[in-house]
Amino acid sequence: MIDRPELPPLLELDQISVMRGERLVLDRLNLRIEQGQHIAILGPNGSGKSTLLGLLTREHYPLGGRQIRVLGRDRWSVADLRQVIGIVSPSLHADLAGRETGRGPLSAFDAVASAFFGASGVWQHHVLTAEMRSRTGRALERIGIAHLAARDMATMSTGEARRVLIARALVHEPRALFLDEPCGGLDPGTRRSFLETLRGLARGGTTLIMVTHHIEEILPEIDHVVTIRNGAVTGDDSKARLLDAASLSALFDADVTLDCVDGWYSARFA
Ligand SMILES: Nc1ncnc2c1ncn2[C@@H]1O[C@H](COP(=O)(O)OP(=O)(O)OP(=O)(O)O)[C@@H](O)[C@H]1O
Repeated sequence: MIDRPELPPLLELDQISVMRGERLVLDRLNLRIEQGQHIAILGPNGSGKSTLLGLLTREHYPLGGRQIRVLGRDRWSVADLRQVIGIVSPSLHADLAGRETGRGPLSAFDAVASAFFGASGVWQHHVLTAEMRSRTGRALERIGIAHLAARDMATMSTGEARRVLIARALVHEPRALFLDEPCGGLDPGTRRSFLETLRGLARGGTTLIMVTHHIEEILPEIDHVVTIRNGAVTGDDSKARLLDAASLSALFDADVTLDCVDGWYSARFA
C-alpha cells in the first residue's frame, strides 16, 4: 500500500483569543479547516465572525503572541496568504468605489489588476506586465464580467462590484476563497445568480469558506458547518448533523423551522 503524506490543514486556530477595545471578542477559539473542505461559518450578529477574518488580514492579532497556522506554517505574510486564501469582504468594496488614481476613475480592470501590488488602484509607478494583464482578463472572464472591464467602480451596482472583488481575489489563483457575508445587499435574483457563480468556483476546485448568518446562502456544495457564538466555536460538524432546527434555535436564540429542497436550506424564525 502507498503511504500518502497527510496534507496540512488550510487553516488552524488553536486557543485564539482577541480583544477589541475592552472586550474579549474571540475567546480561546479552536478551528481547523482542511484543504478542499467547503465550509460555512455561521453565527449571529456580534458573534466574532468578522474578527476572525480580521486575523487573516492582520487587522487583529491574537493575545499572548499565539499564531494562526496556514498550511502548517506559523510564519506567513499577508502577501503569502493571498496566494493561498483570497479574501472577499464588503469593506473592500467601499474602499474601491470612491477611488481616483493617476489614471482617472478606477476601472474594474484596474481594481482587479491592482491586487498584484496589494493596492486599491494602478498607479504610475506600478508596472503591469503582459502576464498580469492576461491573468486579470482571465479572472474577469471566470466570474462573468469581462464586459465590465472598463467600467468605473463608482458606477457599479452592488452585485457587479461584488463580482469584481471576487475576480480581484482570483488573480492570485488561491486554493480557497474566504467570503464574508458575500450576498449582503444583493436582491433575490442577483443573489441566486451570484450563488450559482460561487457554485461554479466550488466545482472548479476552489475551496469556499463562507461566513454568513443567512442559512439560505449555504451552497449545496458546502458539506461542513462551524457555528460561532460569543467568540467561541459551539459546533463543528457535517452540514447534515449541524443544520437542524434544535442547533439553529440555540445558535440564534429563536424558534427555527428548517426546510431543505434540492440541497438548499431555508429557515423560518418564530
Ligand atoms: N472596537 C471595539 N470595542 C469593543 N467591542 C468591539 C469593537 N469592535 C467590535 N466589537 C465587538 O466585537 C464583537 C464581535 O464583532 P464582529 O464584528 O467580529 O462580529 P460579527 O459576528 O462579524 O457580527 P456581524 O454579523 O454583525 O457582522 C461584537 O460584539 C462587537 O460589538
